[in-house]
Amino acid sequence: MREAHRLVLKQVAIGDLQPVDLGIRPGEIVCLSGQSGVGKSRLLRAIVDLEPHRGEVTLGDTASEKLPAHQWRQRVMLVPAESAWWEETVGAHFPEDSAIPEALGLPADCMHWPVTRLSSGEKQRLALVRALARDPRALLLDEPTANLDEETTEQVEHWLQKEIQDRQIPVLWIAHAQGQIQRVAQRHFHIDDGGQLREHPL
Ligand SMILES: Nc1ncnc2c1ncn2[C@@H]1O[C@H](COP(=O)(O)OP(=O)(O)OP(=O)(O)O)[C@@H](O)[C@H]1O
Repeated sequence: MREAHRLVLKQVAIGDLQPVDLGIRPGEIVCLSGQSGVGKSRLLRAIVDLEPHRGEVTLGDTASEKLPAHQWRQRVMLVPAESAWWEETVGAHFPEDSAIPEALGLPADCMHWPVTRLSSGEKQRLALVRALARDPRALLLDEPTANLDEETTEQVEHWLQKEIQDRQIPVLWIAHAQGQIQRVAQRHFHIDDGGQLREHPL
């Protein structure tokens, strides 16, 4: 198996957030919560160098500034709350002739569907499946089940947990629902109104 690495944030600061120190182990899911607008999404964007920030992010021995941005984002992959689609059809997001990923939960002919046909929940699943198909070494998930019903949410959680375990990738997962945090997280951090990250017991 490929060597797995810790994702480490050292004094990462952006906007009104107090500098964040956090290490996430291979295969570990750390959930992040906090009021709307407190800076959760910006922190994820800073980790993948989409926004200027202070501090340092490393994956194993590799610091983000040592790699060209596109290579860093290939290794440390952000799945934003709303994804951009650079291909017209569902199938065009995957290598040619690849099987329909089961986790999509869509019928056999979905590979020919235009992405615009998908519901918001289906698009969200496609974004997750597409990200995993690109073999990330760490994952940043911004409310990955926000558009899904309860039953589908739990299916997607199970699938993600298994993939994360099998691949031994560190994951930072923005979640609001306490139930989801209890189900998926090994640790939970909350950003308080003062922009301070604090660990909450599970
Ligand atoms: N490039 C930017 N420059 C300055 N402020 C920004 C920038 N991008 C976002 N903001 C502001 O930073 C704050 C935090 O935004 P962010 O999207 O990180 O919130 P969030 O905690 O993820 O909220 P939500 O739970 O609603 O998604 C918001 O007030 C937002 O308007």
